[in-house]
Amino acid sequence: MLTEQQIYGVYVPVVTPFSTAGEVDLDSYQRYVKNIVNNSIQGLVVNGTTGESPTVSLDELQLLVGVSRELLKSTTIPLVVGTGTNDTRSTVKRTELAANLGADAALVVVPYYSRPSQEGIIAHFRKAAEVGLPIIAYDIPGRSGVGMTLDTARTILEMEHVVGLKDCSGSPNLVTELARLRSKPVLCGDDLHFLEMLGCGAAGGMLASANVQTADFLQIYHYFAAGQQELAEAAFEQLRSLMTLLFKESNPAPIKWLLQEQGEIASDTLRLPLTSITSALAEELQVHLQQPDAVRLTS
Ligand SMILES: O=C(O)C1=N[C@H](C(=O)O)C[C@H](O)C1
Repeated sequence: MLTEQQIYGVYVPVVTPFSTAGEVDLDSYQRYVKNIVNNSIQGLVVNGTTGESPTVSLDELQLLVGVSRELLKSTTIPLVVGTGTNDTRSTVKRTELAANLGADAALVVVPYYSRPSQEGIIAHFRKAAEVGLPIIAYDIPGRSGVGMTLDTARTILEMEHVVGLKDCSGSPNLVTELARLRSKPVLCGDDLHFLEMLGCGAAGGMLASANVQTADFLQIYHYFAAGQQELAEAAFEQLRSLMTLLFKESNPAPIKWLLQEQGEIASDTLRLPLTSITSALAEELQVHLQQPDAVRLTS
């Protein structure tokens, strides 16, 4: 079970590889996740936004969690499972399933599409927390359509079993205030602001970009934690152009393209309504890849 003290460093939200026919490609998943966990990451996140959670069925989730648990068995890396949907009942059901399958924590997003009130958001998290599995609350207003106010975030973080927050609010305000109030730990989910958010009090990041150059993202965190700000900045700048390309079109399409290009997964297939990247972005990524040392993969 994930504790607050384990929320720091770099958590990697992995993709869900699909075959060209659109089925979960477990061979690719196992091969690629094995490479990711060969790095000393602080957490593995299955079925997050990057894992295309809105299109993953309950049966598929069960499969992915079972395989991931197996892949992590000889490590101490915590397994976090995305269980949040825009329906409280299905979120509770998925969180119970994750708990029964041995997940260490659930990642629960602010319900999207329905645009609930702050009261509704709080009630949603209360129900999810009642399952008893540690919960990382996930604020991403750009995707959910609504976000948490500071008061809401504080109320949710005070709940028993809620162990931390993933902040994709696009602003340093929440993390700065929560750090000042010595609230529970916050992971930055906004890759291009990772270093800035660490400076504002984030304990680490949950970063889709860390699917590639995992070791370099870990290095940035370690430099920062050791007070080596200049080295952290230099290392971060090295990754800026890659991160910019990875978020030029909807995550996880560019990351899937790159993982496929590097032979980590067999296909960059996404489930509709997501589609593969445009040929213009593919060209830009190709140019990027041609630079010496452009993309080192997972280790
Ligand atoms: O899957 C995730 O977790 C992440 N999702 C964010 C998004 O897609 O908007 C980005 C972040 O890097 C991690």
